[in-house]
Amino acid sequence: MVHAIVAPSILASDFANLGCECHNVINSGADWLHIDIMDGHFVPNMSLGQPVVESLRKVIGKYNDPDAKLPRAFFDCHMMVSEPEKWVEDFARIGCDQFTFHYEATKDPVALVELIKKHGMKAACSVKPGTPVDVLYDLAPSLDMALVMTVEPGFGGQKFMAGMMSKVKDLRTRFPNLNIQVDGGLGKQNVELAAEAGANVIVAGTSVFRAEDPSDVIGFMKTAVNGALETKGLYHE
Ligand SMILES: O=C(CO)[C@H](O)[C@H](O)COP(=O)(O)O
Ligand SMILES: [Fe+2]
Repeated sequence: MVHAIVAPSILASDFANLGCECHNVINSGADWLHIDIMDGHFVPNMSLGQPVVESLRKVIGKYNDPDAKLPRAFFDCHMMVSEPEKWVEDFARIGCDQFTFHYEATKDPVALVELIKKHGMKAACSVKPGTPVDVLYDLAPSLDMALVMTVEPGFGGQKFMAGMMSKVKDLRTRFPNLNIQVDGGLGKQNVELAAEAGANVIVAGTSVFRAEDPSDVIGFMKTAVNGALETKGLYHE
């Protein structure tokens, strides 16, 4: 059983004011922070690395720490990197809660999931638009989340690929209790499509960080997702 989770992608934030920007979206209802890590090799762009995530963790409490005096959030790290195995230990140490690797970036996804879990993080696997979703069937029972990319990874602000919704539908039918994330080009105008297909974790960069009222966008997305889950009999807080 699953519920709506909105994960603003900090790629669309003002990096000069990153801590304040993150506090603002958390106070506006964001559950997770989606942190895009790009190495300039797996994708043709670079974003940020461990020092930034580590600094952010110092001003954002752990999602499961009831004593945290700071705004709290789950750190959802989307690793758009070659050789993701190399970064598991570092990201666990600096306070990443979930490590999402790309299926296309590793030779041994089963061993990688084990390694991520051994380091105390949740494990997720992502597929690029050109990768068929059936590569995830065997892995899914050991995953905490599957990510269906709705843009080519590498840049924020791209157009949502509605054609990816068949992958989401397929996964939701096979794995009713799995967190299924969609990432790229999502906003109020298309979140219902993703929700109807069965996505419950919505990444939203531009549409949240550049909104006049982020709480309105986040609230709209949660209502759309929870409504669709209720219709399917899958909603659970
Ligand atoms: O992984 C990503 C790009 O590779 C980003 O998470 C994604 O693009 C989100 O940004 P936006 O909502 O602006 O499209
Ligand atoms: Fe992402």
